[in-house]
Amino acid sequence: MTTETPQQSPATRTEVPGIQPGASGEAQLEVVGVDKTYQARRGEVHALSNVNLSIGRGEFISLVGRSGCGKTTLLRILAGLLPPTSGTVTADGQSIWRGGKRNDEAFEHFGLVFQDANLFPWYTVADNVSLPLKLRGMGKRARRARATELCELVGLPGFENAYPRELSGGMRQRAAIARALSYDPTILLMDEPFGALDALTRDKMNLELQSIHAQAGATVVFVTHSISEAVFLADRVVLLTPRPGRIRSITPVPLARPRSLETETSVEFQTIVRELRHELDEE
Ligand SMILES: Nc1ncnc2c1ncn2[C@@H]1O[C@H](COP(=O)(O)OP(=O)(O)OP(=O)(O)O)[C@@H](O)[C@H]1O
Repeated sequence: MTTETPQQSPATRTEVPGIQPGASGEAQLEVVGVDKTYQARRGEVHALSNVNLSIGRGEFISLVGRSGCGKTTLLRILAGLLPPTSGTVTADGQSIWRGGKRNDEAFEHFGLVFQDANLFPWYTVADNVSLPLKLRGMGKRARRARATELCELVGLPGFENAYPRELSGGMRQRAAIARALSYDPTILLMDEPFGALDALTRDKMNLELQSIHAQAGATVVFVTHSISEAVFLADRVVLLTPRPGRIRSITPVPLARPRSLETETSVEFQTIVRELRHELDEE
């Protein structure tokens, strides 16, 4: 299998495993020939095979695929939480793994959000949101001002002094997103951030994430089990196929922005969702 990335229009859907179109504009994240094998007690698990992906600055990428196809593994490699067995990942031209060791410098501009909001229960929302700023040495007043601004941005105005136990699941995820945005990341990695929310809250969070993405301008890689959520949010949907995890296809989503819930009733939206579901069913 080749690791070359041919020149193709980003509007072209590709179905050749391991070959993806260059992202529109300048590439910010480059994944080249990434392989991951876990050494498990039951033997080796080949989780990812020859993954190649070029993600443009400010682009929104959704990663979808069946359970166990390697979505989280890929995201954790991008996040610097897991070294690849082979291959390279670069962010803004800097290699994020060097000889199996994480290059901390490359991660200064990364924000992470997981399914569990992971807020500290003994801290207020403002303190949780501004914790990364405290760790970076920012003074209390500036932190407080930034936390207030971020609570506004993610739809939590007035909740700065609340504790996590006083928030709903959706509100806790908003606080987690605010925390991830606190130091202006240029790359936001999200692993099923809305997976535990009910359908209505999830719709609302998708609309909000879309507007946060538009305002913050960060590049986003978003893992989800939901094809419609993936299509609603993304500029391109990357479909992974399991055993071992490989890119099966990359689908551009040329729907106008901002998207609303009505977008989901459009023929274009439904056609993309149907085709992706069909591909999943074929596996
Ligand atoms: N720490 C680990 N040790 C051994 N095998 C692992 C480990 N983590 C993941 N795997 C295996 O690697 C493969 C990919 O797992 P991964 O969690 O990346 O998939 P996923 O697509 O995110 O799944 P899901 O949608 O269920 O979250 C699976 O076969 C899984 O069992």
